[in-house]
Amino acid sequence: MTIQQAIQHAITQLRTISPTARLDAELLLAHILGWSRAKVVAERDHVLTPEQEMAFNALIERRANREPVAYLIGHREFFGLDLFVDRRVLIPRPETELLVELTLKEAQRFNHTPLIIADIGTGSGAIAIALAMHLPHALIYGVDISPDALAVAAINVTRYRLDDRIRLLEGDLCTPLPAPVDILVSNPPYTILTEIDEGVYRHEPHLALDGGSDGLDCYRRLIAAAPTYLKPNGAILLEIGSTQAASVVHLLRQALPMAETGIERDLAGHDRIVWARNRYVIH
Ligand SMILES: C[S@@+](CC[C@H](N)C(=O)[O-])C[C@H]1O[C@@H](n2cnc3c(N)ncnc32)[C@H](O)[C@@H]1O
Repeated sequence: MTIQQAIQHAITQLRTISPTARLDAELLLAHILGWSRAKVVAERDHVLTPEQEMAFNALIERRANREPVAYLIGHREFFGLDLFVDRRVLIPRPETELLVELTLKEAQRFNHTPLIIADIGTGSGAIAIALAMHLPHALIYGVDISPDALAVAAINVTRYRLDDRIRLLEGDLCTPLPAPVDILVSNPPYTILTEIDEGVYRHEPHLALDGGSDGLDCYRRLIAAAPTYLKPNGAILLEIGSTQAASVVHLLRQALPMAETGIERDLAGHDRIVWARNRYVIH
């Protein structure tokens, strides 16, 4: 069987479960062959060995069962980084790149060293690592309640040689932080489990997704803790579900009444990030 035939066959099997059936098939075949996706696309007449065909079919079967491509190939691109992922962590989403971008902008306000940032619910370490790569003067705490997730984050932190600037801490939200920080950033669990996509529900960790009956459980506790864990001129940036902006801004205004607050939209035009910037100044 040629690459072209194998891809065509896979598309037929994946069409009903994936809007990106061709891309999925190309990525899975690239993984099997140890090639780039570009090479797979270019060498359509290359003939697969029976072993390669079998391995490819096995992956297509798992993908047809809605297993995410990133788990099947063991990595995912995020903010220009190549991150190791497996079932222990949420797969980093493109929307979360906006949270990184806005946090990098916010970081420009600070000119002391080290700039201290906490990524609450770090998962694969995606946000913490992206920030550390662009902020050489920052010390970043990556907190997660899941030891399994922290084991994945540790692999990625080491892969990018950031062990000296990212400290991974196990515990509930801000409680493991040793002192208040300049910037709190978080993409907490914010979905209502009964409302999510079947593939996500079946394969990604519920601890990373479950925001309680209205999706806001983590925001309530995290924002209530912000006055304690944020420095007087610090900022908090949070990823949200597209319908949650007003509720989360309300929580921020209650907890940080002097703070400036704002809502930012993603490329699809959905509310995606809310932020608050403390305006207290110590004299
Ligand atoms: C939506 S995922 C975000 C993962 C990663 N930051 C990203 O953006 O791809 C939420 C993460 O929060 C962690 N988490 C859930 N409840 C937590 C809690 N109470 N304290 C700390 N981390 C928590 C989960 O284990 C999961 O890794």
